[in-house]
Amino acid sequence: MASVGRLPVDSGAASNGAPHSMQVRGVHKAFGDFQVLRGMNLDFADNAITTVLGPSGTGKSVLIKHLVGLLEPDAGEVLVFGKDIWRVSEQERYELRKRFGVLFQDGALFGSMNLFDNVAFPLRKHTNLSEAEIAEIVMSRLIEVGLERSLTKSPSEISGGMRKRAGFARALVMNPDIVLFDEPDSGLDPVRTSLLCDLILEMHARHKGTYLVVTHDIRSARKVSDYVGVIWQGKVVHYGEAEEAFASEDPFVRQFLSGESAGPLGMD
Ligand SMILES: Nc1ncnc2c1ncn2[C@@H]1O[C@H](COP(=O)(O)OP(=O)(O)OP(=O)(O)O)[C@@H](O)[C@H]1O
Repeated sequence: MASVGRLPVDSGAASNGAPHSMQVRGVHKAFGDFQVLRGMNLDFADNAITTVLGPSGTGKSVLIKHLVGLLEPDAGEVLVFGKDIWRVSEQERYELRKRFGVLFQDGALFGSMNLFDNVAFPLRKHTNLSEAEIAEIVMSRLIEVGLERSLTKSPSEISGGMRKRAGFARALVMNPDIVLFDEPDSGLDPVRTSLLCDLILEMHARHKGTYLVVTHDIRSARKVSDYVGVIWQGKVVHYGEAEEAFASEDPFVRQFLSGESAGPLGMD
């Protein structure tokens, strides 16, 4: 069993006394007999980029679904700004969800809408802004991700990298406090992955907020992370500053972060 790095759970409040933006406390989740999350604990660093790495099938996407309230834990708590999202009213959970932006693997764009309408969708659904105000916001987000000349294109007419950037523009359109990225680099070549990482850094520097990037890609993690969490068999086995994680002497963390085949991590 891999050893535990710096323990990821603290008093529950940031240094200024405000509740942390996201915390998972003792979260268990099973599908049938298969236990995916097995007592997961993690206090995400506020206003920083945390990367969560872990082998395939270890529960990274399941973690994201818990954070946005798409899955309910069998046990444990998911706290968003100090509120347990399953112990608040439906209305309050809905309000908390609006503080998230999520970039799903393929951008999760609506195939029947052009890029402008895709990015405008959350504003039309959740706000009373006028079409002129919406257009101003949407255009500024599309410019930021370099897609202002493709606004009338449909998702099927653009590349995978452009779809991710459009998904990113949509994730940011409501000015979220928290942005979650589910394997933003999947399906991208190394150059486009690197460009997307630059964009993540640039957007974080501009808009601030708590970012969580779930990935397998160690190079992306090295590039964007302030903090790194490593999960294995449904638990956080290491959490700490990126520099410290990449210098870790722990055999599991070292094997995973260096991508070596020799070490405690096997095929099962
Ligand atoms: N709704 C579901 N019903 C049944 N099993 C599920 C469900 N969602 C996830 N699982 C299972 O939970 C395990 C963890 O899945 P998850 O997608 O979180 O892995 P992951 O760490 O994101 O993997 P990868 O890096 O390969 O995407 C997998 O074995 C998956 O098959």
